[in-house]
Amino acid sequence: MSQRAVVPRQPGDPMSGQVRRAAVLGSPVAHSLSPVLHRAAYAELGLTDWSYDRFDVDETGLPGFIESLGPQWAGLSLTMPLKRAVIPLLDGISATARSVEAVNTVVFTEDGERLGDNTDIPGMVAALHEHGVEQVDSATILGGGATASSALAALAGICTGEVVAYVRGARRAEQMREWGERLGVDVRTADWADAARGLRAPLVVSTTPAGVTDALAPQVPQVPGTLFDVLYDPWPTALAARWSALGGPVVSGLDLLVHQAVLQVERMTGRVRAPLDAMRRAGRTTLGLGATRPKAVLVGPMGVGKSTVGQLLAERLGVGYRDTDDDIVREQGRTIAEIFVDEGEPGFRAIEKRAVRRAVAGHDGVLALGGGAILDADTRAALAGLRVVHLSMGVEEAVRRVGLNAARPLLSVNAPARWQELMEARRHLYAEVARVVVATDGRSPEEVTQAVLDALEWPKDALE
Ligand SMILES: Nc1ncnc2c1ncn2[C@@H]1O[C@H](COP(=O)(O)OP(=O)(O)O)[C@@H](O)[C@H]1O
Ligand SMILES: O=C(O)C1=C[C@@H](OP(=O)(O)O)[C@@H](O)[C@H](O)C1
Ligand SMILES: [Mg+2]
Repeated sequence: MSQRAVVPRQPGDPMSGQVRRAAVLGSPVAHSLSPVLHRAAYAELGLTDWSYDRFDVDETGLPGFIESLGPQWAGLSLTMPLKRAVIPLLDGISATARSVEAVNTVVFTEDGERLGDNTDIPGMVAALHEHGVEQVDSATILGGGATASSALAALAGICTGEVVAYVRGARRAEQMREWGERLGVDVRTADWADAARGLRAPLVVSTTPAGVTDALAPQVPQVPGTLFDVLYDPWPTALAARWSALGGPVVSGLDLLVHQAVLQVERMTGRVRAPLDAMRRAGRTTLGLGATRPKAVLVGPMGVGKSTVGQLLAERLGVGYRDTDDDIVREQGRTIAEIFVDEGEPGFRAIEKRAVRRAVAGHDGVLALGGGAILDADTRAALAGLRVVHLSMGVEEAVRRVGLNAARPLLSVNAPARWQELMEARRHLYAEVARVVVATDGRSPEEVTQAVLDALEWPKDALE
């Protein structure tokens, strides 16, 4: 069998216009969320003649099942126990799938060839990127099964230093070291009994079955790095709940599931971009979870009261409060002023952009941004569709509130003139992202909070 790149089908190919089929195969498969995610994508993309089903098929039934598929079939998603069993039945396999000997995606080409690919690995990488994790200097993997080997493959492109895998038993440890060697990742194995120690890494990937990490929850460090917990039902796990409570970013198994499904839809349908948000919404609804998007986002100039009003608003709504400036200070272990001195404004903006992306993807309460966050075009794009409130004020009010303030380095010299200048440069950007403007001049923080509540329309389900 040849090693092949999986080239997505072209939308204008001779098959289009006919009913196209795809399905997830596995055993058991009843729990699979793939039908929900793929169907949500078809609906959003207007692929009305596409259908996506699930079939309970095990290793013995797989060859016969695949042989029986007609030319209307575009692709298959594979789950346990088929990811390896399918390999001998394929005409070609991608390098990624080959590297972990696991195929989760089969694409049928126009001439009937079956090509195997793996979207679990790039899906993990994409889910981590979405939460601002692009590179770490060390990482922990909890567990040593098949998901752990995928995690290792994903870490090959993200982790510049050592990966420590906490596993039970010598056999698993040996396997993980072998995978490490094969994937070119520096892996050390350690006994599961010491797993709490691994929680201090900047990135912790938990790949164990439900319940296994519960006992570790009380041992999450005070300043946690990022947790990637591959579980999603029930969600959150005890470990993920504790992690979030301490302010650490958490990437969930649903994030992974959605990202790997996005890549599958793109490969199977030939569409350039699958609708991530619609797919995630469908998945969350099926799992009985609300949307993890901020209920409201506050933008506006320095000193207008984003942080003050944000906290009050969160209290009124009974939801959590998050401030990207606080996230940055905690993550960096430096004040905003120190970051400006050390790295200049561009350095701060790069850090800020990641912080906003993480908070928008992972926080479902009220979010306050720093005044300059909207300078970044990607950040503005990430705010699309959210309830963004622009708090405004005039320069006299601004001078009263911030004056000369060491915590705001951009106002350290001639604050009123600087404030005015920044406002001129940014006014149109606040207007671009905001759904409503609330003037704060001469209003107390409580009055501003009430005005925000009045200005926003809250659908019935907004606070569920
Ligand atoms: N409506 C208001 N009226 C008077 N002072 C306010 C009001 N809102 C905030 N402040 C004060 O102004 C300063 C800046 O508020 P802050 O919430 O930090 O603004 P931002 O986060 O927008 O920079 C703080 O000292 C705060 O107590
Ligand atoms: O407007 C800006 O460029 C900045 C605003 C600050 O946040 P606040 O708006 O909360 O003061 C902080 O992020 C940094 O000092 C830069
Ligand atoms: Mg603030």
